[in-house]
Amino acid sequence: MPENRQPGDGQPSEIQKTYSGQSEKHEVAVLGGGSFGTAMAKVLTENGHRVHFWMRDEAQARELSEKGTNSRYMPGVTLSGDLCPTTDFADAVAQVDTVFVAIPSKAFRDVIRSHAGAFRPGQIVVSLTKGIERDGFKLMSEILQEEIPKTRIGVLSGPNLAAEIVNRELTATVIAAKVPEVRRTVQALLGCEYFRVYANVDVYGVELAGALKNIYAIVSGMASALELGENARAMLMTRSLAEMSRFAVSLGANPMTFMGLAGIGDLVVTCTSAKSRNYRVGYAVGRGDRLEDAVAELGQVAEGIHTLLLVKEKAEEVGIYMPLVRGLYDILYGGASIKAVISSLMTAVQNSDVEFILPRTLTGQA
Ligand SMILES: NC(=O)C1=CN([C@@H]2O[C@H](COP(=O)(O)OP(=O)(O)OC[C@H]3O[C@@H](n4cnc5c(N)ncnc54)[C@H](OP(=O)(O)O)[C@@H]3O)[C@@H](O)[C@H]2O)C=CC1
Ligand SMILES: O=C(CO)COP(=O)(O)O
Repeated sequence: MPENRQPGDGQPSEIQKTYSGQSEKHEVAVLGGGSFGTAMAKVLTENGHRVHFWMRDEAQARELSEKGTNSRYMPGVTLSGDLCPTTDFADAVAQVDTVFVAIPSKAFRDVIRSHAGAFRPGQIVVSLTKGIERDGFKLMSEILQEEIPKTRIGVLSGPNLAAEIVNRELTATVIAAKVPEVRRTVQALLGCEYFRVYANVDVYGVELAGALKNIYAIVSGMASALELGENARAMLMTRSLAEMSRFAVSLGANPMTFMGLAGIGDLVVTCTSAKSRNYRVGYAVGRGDRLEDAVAELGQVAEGIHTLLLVKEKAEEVGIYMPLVRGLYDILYGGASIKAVISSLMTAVQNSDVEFILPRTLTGQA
């Protein structure tokens, strides 16, 4: 059987049998009342499902119940359909077969651990979070595996700007899970005329790609602020892809994942769009703002700032060459000037282009 096929693939699930534009109604939960939780709750209610939408803020839950709006994170957007906003975690999770988690990585384990007893064995739990935990360099699916091991775990990642999804702009994403039923269920729950869900079995690669691209979105935002030009943008994005896949493959990811939506797809959208919060932080720093001010002005999570620290440490530990990560780290945390970092990157040893085909250095000593 080819590597990407799993036993049971090709068999329609119970949900999928009824899905052709409109699936049967299901009860699902979305955890986290920020931009992405709101976007996913909107897709799910529009697909006809009852959505138990958990957030910690009473006032926000009340506003969603009364007006269908989340003015703090998604101004101008109204949710309708069968939406049940709540601050009662156990109540939200008890009634559903599938749970989507959109909690920033810094709070992810605490939230899941403190409510671990609310989950049922066999429940499907899908992380939407694109970050890494500091202790042990853990991805969110690994945290789920540790905290609620009896659930069936998946990861959703791809070029998915929440601000576009809420306007029903055409979007595709990737569900990665080892268990075929998890992939099929998520495809059936979320898939609709404006949202396509592709499947992958490389959970680690899909998840790591989503976290890593945030770093390069910051770099790209900085390059835009400095008006480095279109050639520079192409160079940065291509070398970012080389760097992130080199790192991920050394940790066990499948290199082909980086050719897909969760890899190049997400890298392109976040490196080119001012709708990306990571890009916006990079842009602000590039025009001269302090990092702290850029983050404060954003008022939302920009995961790449923390991911950068962890990836720089990990790359040094495992001996992976990551000049863009190193350069951004020096700028954001080491006080280096952007000009000096660019100069050192441009005058470094000239390596081979696609290192999976040729060794990294072509100068004879590789
Ligand atoms: N926005 C996007 O376009 C996309 C985001 N993602 C990923 O989704 C994840 C969530 O991001 P996003 O929704 O955009 O972030 P936002 O900054 O928009 O919102 C963060 C949300 O998390 C909540 N939160 C933070 N800490 C806790 C906690 N300890 N307990 C409960 N809730 C908490 C916040 O609640 P409160 O307001 O009460 O602080 C808020 O509702 C990130 O990893 C991001 O990378 C993935 C794809 C697209
Ligand atoms: O992951 C995203 C789009 O796919 C959102 O990126 P930001 O977190 O930078 O807004």
